[in-house]
Amino acid sequence: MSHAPDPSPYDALLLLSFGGPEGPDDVVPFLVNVTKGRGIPKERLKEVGQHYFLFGGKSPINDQNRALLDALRKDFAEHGVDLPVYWGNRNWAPYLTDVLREMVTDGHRRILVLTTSAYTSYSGCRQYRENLADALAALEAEGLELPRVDKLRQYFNHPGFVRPMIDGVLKSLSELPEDVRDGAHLAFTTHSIPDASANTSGPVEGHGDGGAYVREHLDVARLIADAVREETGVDRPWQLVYQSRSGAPHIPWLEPDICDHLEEQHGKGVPAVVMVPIGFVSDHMEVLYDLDTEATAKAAELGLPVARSATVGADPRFAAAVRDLLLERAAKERGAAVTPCALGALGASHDLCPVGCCPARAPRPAAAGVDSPYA
Ligand SMILES: CC1=C(CCC(=O)O)c2cc3nc(cc4[nH]c(cc5[nH]c(cc1n2)c(C)c5CCC(=O)O)c(CCC(=O)O)c4C)C(CCC(=O)O)=C3C
Ligand SMILES: [Fe+2]
Repeated sequence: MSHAPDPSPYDALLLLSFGGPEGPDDVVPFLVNVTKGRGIPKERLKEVGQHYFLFGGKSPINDQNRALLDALRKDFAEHGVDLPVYWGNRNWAPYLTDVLREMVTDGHRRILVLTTSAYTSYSGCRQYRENLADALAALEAEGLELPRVDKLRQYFNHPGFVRPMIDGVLKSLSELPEDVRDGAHLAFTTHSIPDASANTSGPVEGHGDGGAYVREHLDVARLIADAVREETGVDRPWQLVYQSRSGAPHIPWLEPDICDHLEEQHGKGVPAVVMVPIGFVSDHMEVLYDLDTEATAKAAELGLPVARSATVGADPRFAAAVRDLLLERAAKERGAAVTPCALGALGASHDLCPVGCCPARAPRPAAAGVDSPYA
């Protein structure tokens, strides 16, 4: 008798990510792709281009996705999950439309999508769904028979996402000078987004006050802070702060910025800070530049000891979490009873985004939601 886990009805998994430049010639066209119609000031684009050039014009994100792809394939093989895994990006090669075309011509009809974005927001969820709808429309125009595309739920509170970050904070604390270790504060960081996007993130009934985006981050931050307190026996103050703000200065975005926060903490006599980038799945450019370069330089200038803890990246526990999430969804699609796995106070996120969830400024078709034009 076989007990192989059953991924049916799905016949393939697509790892869908942001994408990033692979060399100096890619930087400007990549930024053009990312900011198409997004109203980002020219000055900000020049500045962000410099962040990439500082690292040879190469973002680490593509290699991190290749490592995650390997980790997923290894985990699936070891656990008897027979499901091919593909990889595509929204903003750089391998482009989503090309990979989806390849999946269709390979014969895949029921595709499940994992995004490298754990939380609920327009940028972190609906924008991926809009790009999926665009890719499906392009394939339809080519006369291809469209597959059915579903998206895995947001996984911010899955233990396979949270636990590696708890270990990361413990490791960072151990790297701080011993005399400041117990007094260190924890600064949980995530991408700043416009207040208006935060307030309308998630299902309509939870809009206002930072919406699902802020609530989810606060829940993860609290889970990690509680676990670190239990593990170390030291109750460290913590706060959720933001990084990587773009957009026009007169439009309000979530605050405080990590650099302002470090200055304020230093002013209050806090002896050290651990920066915990809970908003990101891997150590991509936002982490390498905004935290490891800019915020770390700010701390050095202040004379404030800081450490930056690891993101999940290709941690085998994260790969196992993806397996758990996909088997959970597959079972639901087959009509089987499943208990979704989630830590914290919020419960598992929805499988299908309801109408009005993380609305776009200008409404556009989005795949894998209740009101999607494609099943
Ligand atoms: C919530 C969020 C995530 C986390 C969820 C997820 O991971 O998806 C994320 C990830 C990422 N953001 C990335 C890069 C960029 N994001 C930009 C611009 C923006 N991001 C926003 C939000 C988010 N971004 C927003 C509201 C804007 C303003 C423009 C707009 O409203 O759309 C810009 C334009 C220049 C600038 O203004 O910074 C760039 C270059 C990379 C690649 C890094 C690499 O190359 O290693 C990654 C993983
Ligand atoms: Fe971004």
